[in-house]
Amino acid sequence: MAMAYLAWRLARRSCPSSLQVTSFPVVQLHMNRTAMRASQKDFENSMNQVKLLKKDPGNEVKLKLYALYKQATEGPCNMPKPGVFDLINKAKWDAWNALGSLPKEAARQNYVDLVSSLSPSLESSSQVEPGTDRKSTGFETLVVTSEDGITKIMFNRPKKKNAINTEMYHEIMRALKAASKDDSIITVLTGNGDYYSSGNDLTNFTDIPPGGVEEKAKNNAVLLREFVGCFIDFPKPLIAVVNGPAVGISVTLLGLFDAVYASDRATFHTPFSHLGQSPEGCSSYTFPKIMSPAKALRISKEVIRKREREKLHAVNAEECNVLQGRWLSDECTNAVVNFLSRKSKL
Ligand SMILES: CCCCCCCCCC/C=C\CC(=O)SCCNC(=O)CCNC(=O)[C@H](O)C(C)(C)COP(=O)(O)OP(=O)(O)OC[C@H]1O[C@@H](n2cnc3c(N)ncnc32)[C@H](O)[C@@H]1OP(=O)(O)O
Repeated sequence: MAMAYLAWRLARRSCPSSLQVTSFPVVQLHMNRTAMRASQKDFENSMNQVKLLKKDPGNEVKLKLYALYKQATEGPCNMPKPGVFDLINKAKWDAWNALGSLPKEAARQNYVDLVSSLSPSLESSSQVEPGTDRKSTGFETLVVTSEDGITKIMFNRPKKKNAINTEMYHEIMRALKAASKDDSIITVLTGNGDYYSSGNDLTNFTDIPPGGVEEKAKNNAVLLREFVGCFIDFPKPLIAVVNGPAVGISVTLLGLFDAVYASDRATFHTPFSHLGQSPEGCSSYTFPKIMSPAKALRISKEVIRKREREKLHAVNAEECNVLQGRWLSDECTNAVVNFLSRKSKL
């Protein structure tokens, strides 16, 4: 796996630095070029929608809106921190400062998403207008929107660097199944905040059922296999917009995507040996093999994937079996305990 990663890094290095497609179908993309962001007009519309809200959204949301507005218009907070007794300005400063180095474009998009989540009446009326945004509700860990033939699935646990917890695994599967049947042409995965995703949420390994760690490892392997299976079988072109660092399973899965756009903040890290684990996401097969251009048309994809599907499912099953054993190993247990007790990071 380290070899595949190295090969990919080398392939990247030999390409020109701006917009590029490499053998690991990564397109290097500067954030101001991405089609994924809200336009200035969307942002202004959202500001107007806020004024039309019939219900007070509450202080927490208002602070979030304030912070995103400031970040979108002025960038990261560099104001002096208000005194402890200046409660209101301090709360505003804290909210803005908490956004850290979130890029203006992402703040603008988050502002638009937040306002649209507050405006169900405006949202439902927009469903009939072509070209306007449709947002799926019922997700705790994702923001799912559909606009102009593109369904966007955005990981939405920015405070946890979009680590994928159990709920998010299930929601991603649900969102992919819905996207495979909706009227969109392509599906895009991206992350909210400064990370694309920090990979598997390591607390997934801590909640041990009555059957003990063996049962936990077995259950996880079943879930992982089903989860990766959804990517293998996804019928439409699947695009990743890697907005920031990507770790672990969020990287390994990229081999099953049809194209990967990487912002200039994106990094890719697969810490298998550090965590005492082994490859997943079919990466033991896709990474060494993928060094050919991506073909993203749906019909081509069907022809190409048909030949590969059986093989990919077999690889997925084998990876899950091996991982099930790795999760019971001392190396893996120690690595997780070290992270959770803050002795170690990546
Ligand atoms: C039924 C259950 C289903 C389970 C299915 C199992 C399937 C397994 C799939 C395959 C297994 C593994 C593949 C992988 O993905 S391995 C990769 C795992 N990820 C990591 O090792 C990254 C760990 N995180 C870090 O090293 C650092 O957090 C960071 C990403 C480098 C960021 O560092 P930072 O200093 O900028 O930020 P930090 O303060 O550490 O993080 C902010 C908060 O986010 C929490 N957090 C970040 N990443 C994770 C994570 N992967 N798991 C859990 N929590 C994470 C971090 O703890 C902070 O939280 P808090 O503010 O302290 O509460």
